[in-house]
Amino acid sequence: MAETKALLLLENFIDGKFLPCNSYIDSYDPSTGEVYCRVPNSGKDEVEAAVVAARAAFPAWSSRSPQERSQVLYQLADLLEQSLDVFAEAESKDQGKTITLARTMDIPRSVQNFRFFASSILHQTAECTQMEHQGCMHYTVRDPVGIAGLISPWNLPLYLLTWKIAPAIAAGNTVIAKPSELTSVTAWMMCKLLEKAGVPPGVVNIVFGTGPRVGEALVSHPEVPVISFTGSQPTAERITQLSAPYCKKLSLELGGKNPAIIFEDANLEECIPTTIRSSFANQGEICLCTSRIFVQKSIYNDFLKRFVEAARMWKVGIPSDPSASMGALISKAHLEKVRNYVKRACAEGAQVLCGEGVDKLILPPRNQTGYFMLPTVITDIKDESCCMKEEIFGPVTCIVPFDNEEEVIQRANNVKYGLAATVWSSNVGRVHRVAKKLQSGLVWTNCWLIRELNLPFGGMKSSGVGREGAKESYEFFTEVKTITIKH
Ligand SMILES: NC(=O)C1=CN([C@@H]2O[C@H](COP(=O)(O)OP(=O)(O)OC[C@H]3O[C@@H](n4cnc5c(N)ncnc54)[C@H](O)[C@@H]3O)[C@@H](O)[C@H]2O)C=CC1
Ligand SMILES: N/C(=C\C=C\C(=O)O)C(=O)O
Repeated sequence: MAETKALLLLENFIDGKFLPCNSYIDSYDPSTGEVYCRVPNSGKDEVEAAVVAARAAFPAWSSRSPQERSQVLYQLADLLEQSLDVFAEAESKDQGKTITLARTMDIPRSVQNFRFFASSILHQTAECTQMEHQGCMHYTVRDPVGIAGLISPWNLPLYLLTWKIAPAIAAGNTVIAKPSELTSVTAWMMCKLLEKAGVPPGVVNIVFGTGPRVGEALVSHPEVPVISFTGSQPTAERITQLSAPYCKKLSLELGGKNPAIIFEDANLEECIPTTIRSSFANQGEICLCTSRIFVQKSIYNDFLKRFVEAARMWKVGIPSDPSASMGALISKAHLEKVRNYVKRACAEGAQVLCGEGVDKLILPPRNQTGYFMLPTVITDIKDESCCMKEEIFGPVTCIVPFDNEEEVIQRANNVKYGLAATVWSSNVGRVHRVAKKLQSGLVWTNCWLIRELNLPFGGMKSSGVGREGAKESYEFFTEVKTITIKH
């Protein structure tokens, strides 16, 4: 007889209590394609209950001192860190990424998010100016906005959710969070730590479900004046429309079509492994991942050969395999979408040098129904191709040659997105010049994804509106008032 395993059943977390829901959505293990969990399919009623709880909790929480709130965040960070391995395994099973990546990146960064904002809230200062000739002084005060709506995606589930929860509650807001319906498990696990950390009921509410049901109810709720969203550009457009009648504060962190620009004087020993990582880390499912590599003509052939060799070494394996660099993509639909981009590139006459359709993917029998794909390198592709213009969000990168600095800047900027870029050169003057001219919220030179959480994070053009960081998130989650004293 076939063995049937009980499914993991998640519940909403509202007013400090776990509450069942009337209906549920199946959630899949991307490494097998099997349903293993059921996520509440919440809607307006659950959002309303969360608003009632968040409203009731706001006066007491916002009146606490920054020091008191900071202590709670530190406590939460410690509790999360104590359960790092359990969270890493859960994140990997839910998302498809390797356990190694979840253990070394996602969960440590989630811990760091709480610690970082626990500290930074203690160091925010107000402004003050004087007008002696008018006998006046002016100063600013900041207050939490109220109930914050936080909507996060599936690629870095706990990492990006905590990057929003931590600054929002540190500043004294109460929150209603909606994680992606595809990856809800670690958010639900975190709820179990809140009481012990000292987070009062109603301060953090998590309502699980889909974008059209929960997301839209949250965005169009008149008592939720501030929305922080990370995800796709079409969803950001919808959020902007729905929140427009209420003039809500919006922070939108969206996709990218990130270039890597590699000059002939680049140190390829460092550039190649880092650009492999920037192209394929987390299955290429990070908004900061490189997907267009511009290489100066004189080193193009050498670079291509070495890059393809390195891509073939980037092992795809089951998420628990410690030697695997890459696990499974998030869903069957997403895998199809990414594969289709490769097909479209081939139809346009581009060449696939390795990966999809070229190399064989070897997986254990149980994982052959999982959503795996090999790192894929495309070349001989035009700048106008959809693979060079649209966000693929998978393990696919395109490599093209360029002649000179001016040309490559123009081509790198020739997309609707402007999130992240990398520049590789040992000429410091060139690095500065190119970085300055790129239309990109973030430029990493001779490195990738070294994060300084204090400084602004976010994109320009269709990559977003607003920035996140110590000062930026504090300003976003507070309202400022200017007071003038005549003396
Ligand atoms: N950080 C990023 O840049 C991300 C980019 N993407 C891009 O978006 C593509 C599609 O992925 P999706 O999962 O569909 O992204 P999405 O933007 O639809 O999902 C992100 C979050 O928004 C919620 N959401 C969806 N529709 C909503 C609505 N109408 N109102 C309020 N909330 C809503 C989702 O439930 C999820 O929590 C990916 O292939 C990728 O290109 C996806 C995730 C993250
Ligand atoms: N927003 C995303 C990544 C952020 C990374 C970071 O803050 O370090 C994304 O992939 O959507």
